[in-house]
Amino acid sequence: MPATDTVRIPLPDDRAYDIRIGSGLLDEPASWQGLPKAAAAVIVSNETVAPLYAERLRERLRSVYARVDIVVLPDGEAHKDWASLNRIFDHLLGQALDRKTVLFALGGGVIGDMTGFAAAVYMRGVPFVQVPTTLLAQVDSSVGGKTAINHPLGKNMLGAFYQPERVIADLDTLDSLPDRELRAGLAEVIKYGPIADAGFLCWIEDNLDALLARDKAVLGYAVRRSCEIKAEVVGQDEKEQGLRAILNFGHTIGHAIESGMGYGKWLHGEAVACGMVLAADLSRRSGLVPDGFVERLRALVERAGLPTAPPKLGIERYLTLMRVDKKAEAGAIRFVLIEGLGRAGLHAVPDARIAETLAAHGAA
Ligand SMILES: NC(=O)c1ccc[n+]([C@@H]2O[C@H](COP(=O)([O-])OP(=O)(O)OC[C@H]3O[C@@H](n4cnc5c(N)ncnc54)[C@H](O)[C@@H]3O)[C@@H](O)[C@H]2O)c1
Ligand SMILES: O=C(O)C(=O)C[C@@H](O)[C@H](O)[C@H](O)COP(=O)(O)O
Ligand SMILES: [Zn+2]
Repeated sequence: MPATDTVRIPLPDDRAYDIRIGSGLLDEPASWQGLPKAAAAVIVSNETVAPLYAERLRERLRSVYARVDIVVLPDGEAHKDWASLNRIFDHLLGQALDRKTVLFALGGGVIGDMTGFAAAVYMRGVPFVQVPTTLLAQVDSSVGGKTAINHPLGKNMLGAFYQPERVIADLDTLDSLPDRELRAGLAEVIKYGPIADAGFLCWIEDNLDALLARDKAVLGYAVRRSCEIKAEVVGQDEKEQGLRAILNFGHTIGHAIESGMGYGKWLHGEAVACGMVLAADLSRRSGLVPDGFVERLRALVERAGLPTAPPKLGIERYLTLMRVDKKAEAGAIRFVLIEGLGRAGLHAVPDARIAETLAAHGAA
């Protein structure tokens, strides 16, 4: 049996679950044992990932479920919407699948977020399992129970907190991931350093070349450590009443870039990477970190092949887009700022300071 790491998400009310991380997990029978019993399972995937992995997963699930269907959605962030969500419901209802049906999200964060949302609301809740196949989904989106679709005016605006039964992160699925997507995933890996673990930031700096070269052992450690940090945060604050907001570092501007440019133009990880550089600069302008930190993060993001300069949407447009950010309160835009290496918190930032940072980085 291949070596498998397990990270547990500690949650009350019997909702704790495991993230299993390793090579060969798709074909490992133990990955699929001990899940909720049901007459049917439905694999939700997209037109890129389904041809690569859906039949293999179906074969494995057939030893557990009498019936295993596959629903194939269009690929891309632009399809993280009601129309795609409805295709899942159309299948479930069209086939009269009951409230015990288990959904399997096979794909990246888009498929994971939509399948999770479908599971949260179909017949008021059916179980689901995350089978993340991008680096970004393995280190972040498959874990923690945030599910959503986008609205043209704002990212992830319609959704629910709903936890999966299990996460199976097969590192071998990353073999087929395009380089641009691998780099986008590294943005969320990098995020965990400044917000929670200065030692991990040093480790990423030291191992970035190996990560980019897809060294399996190094990727495996990055996935495990990222999931450990996320587990620790989500275990303390599942529904983002406070601490969990730190996982949103880089996302205030990042989400504005995604919706402002049109979903899919910038990848989520690319937008977050650029958003982290600007949020680091805001931290410096707020007197929380020295100049050196901003340059250190910028250099790492650049080495990862990720963007450090925002698109020129105009300052007013950025401010308008950020006013609907989920962290905004009473009209005040709030940012996750770095308060020292490995420490972050939520801060209301005056519009004028945000405008200064955006202008300094060429966003006007
Ligand atoms: N719920 C959360 O906590 C959370 C966290 C981070 C991001 N997200 C969301 O996740 C989404 C981004 O996820 P993503 O970066 O995985 O994007 P994605 O789901 O669009 O996947 C990226 C691309 O890679 C393809 N792909 C996936 N796996 C592949 C594989 N193994 N081989 C070849 N191609 C493959 C996909 O078809 C897609 O074209 C965004 O919508 C973001 O908002 C959610
Ligand atoms: O899990 C979280 O909490 C995060 O914020 C993780 C983010 O990487 C992720 O992009 C999340 O979907 C953003 O959440 P949102 O509440 O800002 O939509
Ligand atoms: Zn994110």
